[in-house]
Amino acid sequence: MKFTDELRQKADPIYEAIFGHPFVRGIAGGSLSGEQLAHYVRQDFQYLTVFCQVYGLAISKSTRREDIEFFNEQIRFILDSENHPHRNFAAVSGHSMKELEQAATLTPTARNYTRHMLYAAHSGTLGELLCALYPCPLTYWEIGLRLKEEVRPDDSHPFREWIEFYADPVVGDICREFASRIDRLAADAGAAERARMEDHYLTSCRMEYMFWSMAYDLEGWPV
Ligand SMILES: Cc1ncc(CN)c(N)n1
Repeated sequence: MKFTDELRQKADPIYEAIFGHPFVRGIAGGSLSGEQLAHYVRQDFQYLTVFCQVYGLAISKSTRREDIEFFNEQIRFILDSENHPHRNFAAVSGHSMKELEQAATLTPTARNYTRHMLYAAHSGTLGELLCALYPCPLTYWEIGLRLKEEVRPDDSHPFREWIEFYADPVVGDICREFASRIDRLAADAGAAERARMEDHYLTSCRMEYMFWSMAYDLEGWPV
């Protein structure tokens, strides 16, 4: 079995919890409050900024031109395309993107998740770094596919754009590009490095679940 298939299998209970998370159910049912949507976009805008920074670190660890090109394209994808789902949530929330893009204090969970990715990137190999990033596209691709199948959103669905964005085959292609790189790097890695790759991957899956909770519960700092 491929390394990435093993990872997906081990993380299956976390994926199932994500699919049943009240925020994800709220996307399906169109039942999220403006506050929850705005809180998500404020935090996610900053999360994706850090994601671009980590791609920069991935480039600095890459020796193959194809890898440098892929990471470079992914930075452009975040900057040029991934603002569409944010705009969808912002419009439904009644806030402008200008407002939601203002620097805001990272919540405990957003801080924890972004620091986890930065730690994996600074301390680890390219394989470790990619395993910390991979749940980001993969969980959203699977959420997109499931919601598209379940909801079959039409023009009247408030989150049609969000669901169709993440169910698009382009996102599936990105996931396959990640998987082929991770499998190649895992094949060359020793047991200790593979264990760190798995740990980073599972931690990011758990952080994905917690990011949805952060938005749903309007998480902030207690003091
Ligand atoms: C927290 C999080 N995870 C994943 C995605 C999808 N790239 C996102 N926008 N934000």
